[in-house]
Amino acid sequence: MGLSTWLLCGSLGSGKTTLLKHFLALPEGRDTAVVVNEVGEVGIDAHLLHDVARNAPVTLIGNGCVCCSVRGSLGEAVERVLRTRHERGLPPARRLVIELSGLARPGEVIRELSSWDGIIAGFTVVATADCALQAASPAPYLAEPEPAAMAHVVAFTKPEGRDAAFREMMRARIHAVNPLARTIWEDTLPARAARAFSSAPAISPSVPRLACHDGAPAHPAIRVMKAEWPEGMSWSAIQAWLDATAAFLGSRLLRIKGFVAVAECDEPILVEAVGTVFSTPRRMATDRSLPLGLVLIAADISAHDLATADFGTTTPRPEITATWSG
Ligand SMILES: Nc1nc2c(ncn2[C@@H]2O[C@H](COP(=O)(O)OP(=O)(O)OP(=O)(O)O)[C@@H](O)[C@H]2O)c(=O)[nH]1
Repeated sequence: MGLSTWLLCGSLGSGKTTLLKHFLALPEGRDTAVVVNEVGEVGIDAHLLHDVARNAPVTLIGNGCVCCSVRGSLGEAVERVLRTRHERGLPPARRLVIELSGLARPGEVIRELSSWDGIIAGFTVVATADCALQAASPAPYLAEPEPAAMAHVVAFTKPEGRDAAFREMMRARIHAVNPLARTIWEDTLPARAARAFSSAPAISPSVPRLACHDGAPAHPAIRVMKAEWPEGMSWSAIQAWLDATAAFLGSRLLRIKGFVAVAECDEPILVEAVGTVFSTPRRMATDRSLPLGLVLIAADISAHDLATADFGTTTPRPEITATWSG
């Protein structure tokens, strides 16, 4: 069985290391291999984690962000941490957590490790969302939104002293940049950590709350859109559009998830991407009642500009609509 892998991201100082430290201290945190990517070479976070990881190794990739200046070293670091566990006589790791520097892009990490298919069972992106940072921000939308916009799971950190109204405001702000994310609000760090790294969310036909406006204004930079094709479109046409869109948007593409009905088979196909890195498309059980259409989250482009962008190809396009007003 492969290693379930969590990519832990979040803005600088948002509480990533603290969350992971509390997870490693839990019984269920045992059997976790940890790789930390820090921008500096000092390795402060790695040292903090060593303290709680008991005899388990924590590997540091320093001196840069894992997806640019230290490209190539991630695979080595994962190998090293697994090997060291073995050499120390520890049981094989059941999960891997990679704490990313504030600069790293989870999609690039998934790309880097994609050749490890068979060793790594699947990725879950967990983002920390700092309540203190939000409380201090005068803007009515999520500050530093990109980690949350790419995440499967968002854990609220530093929630002390915040009331239920603040919690709902935070949830609404997260959903305004990522209606796909599962949010975790727990008052204590152990409970928050346990939920953040609990079993990966199964790929489920959950219906994202599209076109619903639950209290937060649209984010000025992050757009949540829906792409829908007419019945009978071929998978190759849809795939060509996805490839062209990923190439066109580059790092502005944050997340895609949804179901498409295709001419070639009866079952809807699940399409999912973090950044520009797509998971293998999956046929869902024969259930035509799944909500069709892709949720596409991107930075710095409107639905209209994406719908009319010149990709330089004749690929058929879906209808693209903004799902949040503003
Ligand atoms: N009150 C409170 N403080 C927290 C919480 N989580 C983290 N902190 C504090 O926030 C500061 C930053 O936490 P870290 O865990 O180092 O944050 P980080 O995201 O790993 O930081 P970088 O790696 O520098 O980006 C530390 O002083 C923590 O003690 C929390 O839930 N509540």
